[in-house]
Amino acid sequence: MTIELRELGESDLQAWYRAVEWAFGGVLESEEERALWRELIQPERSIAVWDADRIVGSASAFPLRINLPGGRPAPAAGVTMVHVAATHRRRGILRQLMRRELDDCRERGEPLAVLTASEAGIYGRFGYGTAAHALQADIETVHVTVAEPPGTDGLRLRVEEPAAVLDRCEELYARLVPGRPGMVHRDTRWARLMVLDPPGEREGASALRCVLAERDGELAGYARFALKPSWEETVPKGRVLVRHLDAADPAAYAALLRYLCGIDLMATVSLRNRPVDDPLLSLVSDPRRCRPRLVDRLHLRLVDVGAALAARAYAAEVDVVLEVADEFCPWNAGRWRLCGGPKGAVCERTGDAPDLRVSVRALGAAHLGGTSLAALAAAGQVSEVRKGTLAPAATAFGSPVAPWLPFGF
Ligand SMILES: CC(=O)SCCNC(=O)CCNC(=O)[C@H](O)C(C)(C)COP(=O)(O)OP(=O)(O)OC[C@H]1O[C@@H](n2cnc3c(N)ncnc32)[C@H](O)[C@@H]1OP(=O)(O)O
Repeated sequence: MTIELRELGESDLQAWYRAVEWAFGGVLESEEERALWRELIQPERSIAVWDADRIVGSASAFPLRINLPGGRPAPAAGVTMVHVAATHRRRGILRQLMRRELDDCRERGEPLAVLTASEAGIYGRFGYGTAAHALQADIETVHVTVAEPPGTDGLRLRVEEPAAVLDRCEELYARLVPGRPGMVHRDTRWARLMVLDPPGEREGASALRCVLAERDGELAGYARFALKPSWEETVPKGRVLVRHLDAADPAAYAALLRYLCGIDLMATVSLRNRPVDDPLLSLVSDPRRCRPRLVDRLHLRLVDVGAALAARAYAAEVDVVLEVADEFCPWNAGRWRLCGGPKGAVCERTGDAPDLRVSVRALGAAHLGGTSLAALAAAGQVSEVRKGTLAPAATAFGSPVAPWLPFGF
């Protein structure tokens, strides 16, 4: 078998769509959806794997800007559309694609690469760590009540077509981005994809709706959701499927959640992607009846350790020498001195003795402040060489607000 990796050409796009659809088992239904993906995909950042005249694999990257601890945005490659045809699997093609992509990110000066994974076990070997988890919950609304924080009185709720109020919702989203690590700046094309709502993907649920929470005409929050009615004999057991929810203040969040939990004929409110510090579990009367659970969400790789560690701020002053292990991107391996604090940081090569030994994967997991270096040490992925250096470093790497990726790419 002779395979060749080449940049995607304009004339290859249709064949590439078909190959990706086949690999993921889905279909891009509408012309509008295809057109949006066409606008977003950058052929020069897409690699196709060819076996003679057939595409048998691919990987692409979007140029994203991700929010880091301290409210700082950084460029990041959003790795996507990774696939290898079933006829060509387990022969090292994914490894070749990852090699090309990470070399390309480095050449472009992107300090970070991020992705959401179809399967959690794939990307650790390439140096990605789980930087943000997502909270999932199914609220049994018959048993659970939602507390009402001060300020809910002045809010007005109304339901609209998601597309009709998209711009207002996006303005609110943009205001929230600097407040939480992991949130990605998005343009209207991403937002339009989020409300396309193709009928073939509804799985028996209603069309998407959007409820707005307004105060004096100003948007304070919104939730997009669908209803999936069902009955158990004569008892209504419907489900509210919450797709997106953003709120600018506690009262707006609580008002939206109360609304969703109070919809007639619905017995469960299902949330599939919330931050792990979502107010949900503090607002409900019975968290156990919300069935909370965690899943991996955002996987992050430091492409350039020095630039990446210098790009974020730290919760406390830190001066630490890290000895980094990185087999897949050996340019990162070795000792780095990180000096930083809440205002910013410098990270440079050093010959000084190390304080901590870390894998690049562990650094990826800790980079947005969502996974503690101390927890990673407990899993054997960080080791303290100089006694007393782990706890202060873990404090500095932490974030008061949990990282979260609100939408997929
Ligand atoms: C960011 C995204 O786009 S996520 C989407 C990923 N794509 C998919 O899930 C689509 C369906 N699956 C596929 O296309 C393929 O099976 C892929 C891309 C996951 C793997 O491609 P392959 O060419 O078979 O992988 P390759 O042979 O290079 O394997 C590299 C390593 O990954 C491991 N690996 C491959 N697939 C998986 C998997 N699904 N889970 C865990 N490990 C895996 C291999 O065992 C190998 O490990 P090693 O380095 O220890 O030997």
